[in-house]
Amino acid sequence: MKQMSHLDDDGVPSTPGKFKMDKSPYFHRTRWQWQSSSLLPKLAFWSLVFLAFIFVFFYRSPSSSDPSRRSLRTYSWGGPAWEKRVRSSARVRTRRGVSVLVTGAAGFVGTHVSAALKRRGDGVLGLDNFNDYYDPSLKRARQALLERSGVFVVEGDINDAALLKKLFEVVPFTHVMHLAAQAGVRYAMENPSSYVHSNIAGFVNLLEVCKSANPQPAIVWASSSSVYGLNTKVPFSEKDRTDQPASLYAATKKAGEEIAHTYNHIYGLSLTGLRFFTVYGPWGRPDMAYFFFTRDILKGKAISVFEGANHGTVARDFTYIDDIVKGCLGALDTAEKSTGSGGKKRGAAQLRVFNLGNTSPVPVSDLVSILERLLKVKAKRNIMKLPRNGDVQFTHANISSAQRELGYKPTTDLQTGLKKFARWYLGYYKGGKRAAS
Ligand SMILES: O=C(O)[C@H]1O[C@H](OP(=O)(O)OP(=O)(O)OC[C@H]2O[C@@H](n3ccc(=O)[nH]c3=O)[C@H](O)[C@@H]2O)[C@H](O)[C@@H](O)[C@@H]1O
Repeated sequence: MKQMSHLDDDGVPSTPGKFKMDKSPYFHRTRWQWQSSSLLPKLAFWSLVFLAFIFVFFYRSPSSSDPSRRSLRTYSWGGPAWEKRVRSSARVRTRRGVSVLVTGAAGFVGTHVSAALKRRGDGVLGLDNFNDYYDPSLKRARQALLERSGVFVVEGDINDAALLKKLFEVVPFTHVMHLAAQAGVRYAMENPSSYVHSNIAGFVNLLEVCKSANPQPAIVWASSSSVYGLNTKVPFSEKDRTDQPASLYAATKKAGEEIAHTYNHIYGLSLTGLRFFTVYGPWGRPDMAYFFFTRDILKGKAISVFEGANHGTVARDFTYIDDIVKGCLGALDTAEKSTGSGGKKRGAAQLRVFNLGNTSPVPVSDLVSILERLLKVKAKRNIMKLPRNGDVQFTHANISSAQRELGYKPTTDLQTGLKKFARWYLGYYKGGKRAAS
């Protein structure tokens, strides 16, 4: 298994793509009987006002308050040239290689995993809806990086059953690496339905298509350390209770684990859930603290550093992206085949869940001190009591199960990993040419 660290320093130009929008399905033409021709200008005027209203309402309103807006977007796919690209991207180039559909391929983890798979000769096809939860130009830049290494990222949504079916018709994927999700713990209070839409409805839609595929793929997917919720027993082991989620995000990931059980039980799908612990690194997510702390420290803007009751430490088991990639590849490589075919179970199938963490929690205040040293700028810290926003005070992974079964062994400490992140960040946003939003 090769290490994936080649994305670290790549300063890739942003290539904003074009969203292809079909005509709004909400607009139906109606036939009118004209009483008099003088009505025409009035009607034209009010039609324009109506259309402007529709446009402003559906396309300009912030997505944070209207998750359905995202599903209004339609994507163009299909046709011989498109199918050729799909086939070529998914073509296996080594004797023992696998063909993997990676959902969320333009996301942080998705990009790194896709590049690593491609590098070792596996067939990889990406899928991503390029939504605007965070700056889509960063997703486009990641896409450009993948395209250069031969990975085609299809633009589409995991809720689009017709698209997923088409993909399985064109390529008999052996594996699905399912990383598409609505991420972020705190945002769930702002936009709860986007979590249900992606993490529950989207996951079920994907599983429905996978269970009917022939052959059925083995599925590895991203759960989250947040499922441990209010659990206080540390380090967190897969055997610990996960029935007290502290955020809706955590609840949807936990629901995903239960849904995985169902599809494994009924249809014989091979399913492996990976509980990621606060993954960070180059090409990371701007909604995560280490990323926006970096941006704000460089701008001289104050940052809010949370602490627990009675000045209690808030800490995370921060895990570096290259370690996570190795865990993902280990999970794919050890995944057994699904046992069903054409929607029918033929025998018991593998069902697994693993912690992928770093096993050494670091206080958030230490994270800030490391960033100060790396950026050579003093942070303006606002120490705040941990808000009641879904955040838990502490995470710490027990990884013995992943170690034993996946050969997972993280090797990057926070200082080393943040150094790589800072180098990438400064290169990517150099001279303020790109706005770090
Ligand atoms: O491990 C996980 O399961 C989760 O890790 C992260 O969630 P989180 O650990 O909350 O990561 P951040 O949002 O980057 O927060 C890191 C730490 O900084 C703290 N924080 C965050 C924001 C802020 O303004 N100030 C602050 O002190 C948080 O309380 C937390 O302790 C990801 O955002 C989730 O998608 C992922 O599932």
